[in-house]
Amino acid sequence: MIQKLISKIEKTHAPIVVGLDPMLNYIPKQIQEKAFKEYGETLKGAGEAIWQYNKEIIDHVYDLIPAVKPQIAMYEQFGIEGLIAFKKTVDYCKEKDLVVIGDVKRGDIGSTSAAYAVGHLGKVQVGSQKFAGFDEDFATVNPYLGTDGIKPFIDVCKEEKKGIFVLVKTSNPSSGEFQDRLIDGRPLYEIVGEHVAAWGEECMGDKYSYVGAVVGATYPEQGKILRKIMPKAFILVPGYGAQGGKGKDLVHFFNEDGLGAIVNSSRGIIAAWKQEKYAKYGEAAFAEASRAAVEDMIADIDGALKNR
Ligand SMILES: O=C(O)c1cc(=O)[nH]c(=O)n1[C@@H]1O[C@H](COP(=O)(O)O)[C@@H](O)[C@H]1O
Repeated sequence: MIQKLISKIEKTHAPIVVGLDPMLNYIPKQIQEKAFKEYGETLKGAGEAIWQYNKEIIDHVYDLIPAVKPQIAMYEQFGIEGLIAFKKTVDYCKEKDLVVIGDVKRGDIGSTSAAYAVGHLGKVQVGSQKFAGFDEDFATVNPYLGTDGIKPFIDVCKEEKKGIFVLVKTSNPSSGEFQDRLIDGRPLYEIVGEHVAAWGEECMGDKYSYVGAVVGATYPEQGKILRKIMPKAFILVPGYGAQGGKGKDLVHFFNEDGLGAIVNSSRGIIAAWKQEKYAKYGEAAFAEASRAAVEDMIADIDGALKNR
């Protein structure tokens, strides 16, 4: 799957991911009203509204981008109905030939991680049959339980030729509270980065590993260091747009080959219609606003990479 991600980035010239993190207050009234008319103001109505909203955005951007990243919490808050919308979204994106990064941030003791890995990336055995549960292409994984929490994901990735992105240095303001703590004089995120590089050696594609990392756009200096520590890991870079990250902050996340990083924006794309910059599109043309925001993001990152 890392090969597919790379070839799609090369084809689109767009090292970006659209984050599908729907909230009801981003969803235009016309979609909500239609869903509520059919299913009432219920969890099912909310799930339907999310699905219709996602579908329209995907239809307007899929040809510009290599990948999407649905964030499962945004769906889980609506219970089973939300998870149905999550699964419909995953399947629809795959139909559109997009790489799907399930942002599930899992990780537990080995036996429990194995179940998460099977549920999101692998196949579960039922009697004589095997079934894929959510069936994303990549999943985000929390490494803070150590190697035995990661290994089951790697095993499934090898079997299924899928991949993971391991949280190394997150984009949020408090990320330094633990991740920057010095251990033998070195920040914890560097140590985690070294482990990502070592885990990645076990499952290499041609040039890049199936084991990638997450490093926030909001920490460009740390990104530069981590790029060197994990030369063969693809870095998923969230924090662009709504969290303040800009194209010029991102250049050091990329390798000289122009690959090695993929930048996510969620609210900045899917809720573009709410920003002043894209207000001219209005609520009804929300998906056109998303397309314009994707084009602007591609141009911003492309410009920054050309000028580095
Ligand atoms: O793993 C992630 O994707 C992630 C890691 C991180 O350090 N920071 C971060 O913002 N994310 C996710 O990236 C998305 C960012 O959303 P926006 O700030 O709206 O672009 C959300 O889905 C976050 O959960």
